[in-house]
Amino acid sequence: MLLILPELEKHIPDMHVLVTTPFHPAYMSEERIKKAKNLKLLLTAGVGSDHIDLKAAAAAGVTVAEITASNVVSVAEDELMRILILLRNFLPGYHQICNGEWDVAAQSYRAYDLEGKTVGTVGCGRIGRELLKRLKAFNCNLLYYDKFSIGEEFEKETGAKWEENLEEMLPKCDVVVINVPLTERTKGMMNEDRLKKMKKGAVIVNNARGGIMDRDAVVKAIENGQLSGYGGDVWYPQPAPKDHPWRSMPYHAMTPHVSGTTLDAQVRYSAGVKDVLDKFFRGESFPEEYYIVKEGKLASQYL
Ligand SMILES: NC(=O)C1=CN([C@@H]2O[C@H](COP(=O)(O)OP(=O)(O)OC[C@H]3O[C@@H](n4cnc5c(N)ncnc54)[C@H](O)[C@@H]3O)[C@@H](O)[C@H]2O)C=CC1
Repeated sequence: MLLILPELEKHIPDMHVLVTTPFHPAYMSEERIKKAKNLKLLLTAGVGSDHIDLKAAAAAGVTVAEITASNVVSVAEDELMRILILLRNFLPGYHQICNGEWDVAAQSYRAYDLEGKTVGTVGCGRIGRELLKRLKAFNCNLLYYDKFSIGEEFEKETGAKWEENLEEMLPKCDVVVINVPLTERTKGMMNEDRLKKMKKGAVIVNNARGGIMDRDAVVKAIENGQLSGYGGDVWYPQPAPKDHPWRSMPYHAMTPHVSGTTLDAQVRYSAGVKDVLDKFFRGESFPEEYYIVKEGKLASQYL
């Protein structure tokens, strides 16, 4: 992907439409947007447009859209998987088998059931709600922190309770899942102070964006036992350098940025990209929820 960059620089001034995947932070920077005098549309093939300077796009009159909801089920399923991998301490057992070993105690001394645990999602939009629906079957206590309520009906359906104050939710949770976009407000949101407020030995799953976490505070919390696990697929920066400390810290369940890229999701977002491009070239508007910047205004989740 990085090889594309020099070519992109060359073509920026002529470009009318640019389709990107959610990529390296600051990919479509203010500087690039200013150079793109003909640019009309920045389209994200997936969900999450933090790699674009949205204010600069709004100021330049560029429309930003994404294929909203195309991979939210894929991400929610992955989050559920990572919660179980961390709580059950699955990976050490897997490595034992690969290494020809057999030691039940070495895995089970840190293994817990999910049932009865308190799980809180930080952000409860499309992915957060898909996760809550799935967690209901596990008989957990469900909490969510968001700017907006999910509504009485959905609260009743899932049993989830709204926490309007993040500081008050964190100490209650055995598992915290990050499901907010990366914005000016959420950047570095999970800092050392907030990690210290969490229940000792809790786990975090973050498939949202790496920049929401304080990288080194996570490593410290894992090393001193404040967190007993950290899992996810998003990093800062991306691709993660070889010496990124999350690669080598203990008790992690990290992968490259894959959770929203199942073959099913790829079918959905590539069809969405085709549909949006067809509409754009016919001069038609897109489904309202696809707009991240429209006529100079940012979508509510990015405010
Ligand atoms: N790892 C992957 O492959 C993928 C990651 N993602 C990430 O997940 C994020 C969430 O996706 P969706 O659930 O579809 O988005 P969404 O827009 O449906 O939900 C985001 C929620 O976060 C809330 N929120 C935003 N800022 C907040 C703040 N400061 N405090 C409290 N709540 C806040 C919004 O009110 C909204 O309910 C995306 O922005 C993207 O970064 C999305 C898809 C794939």
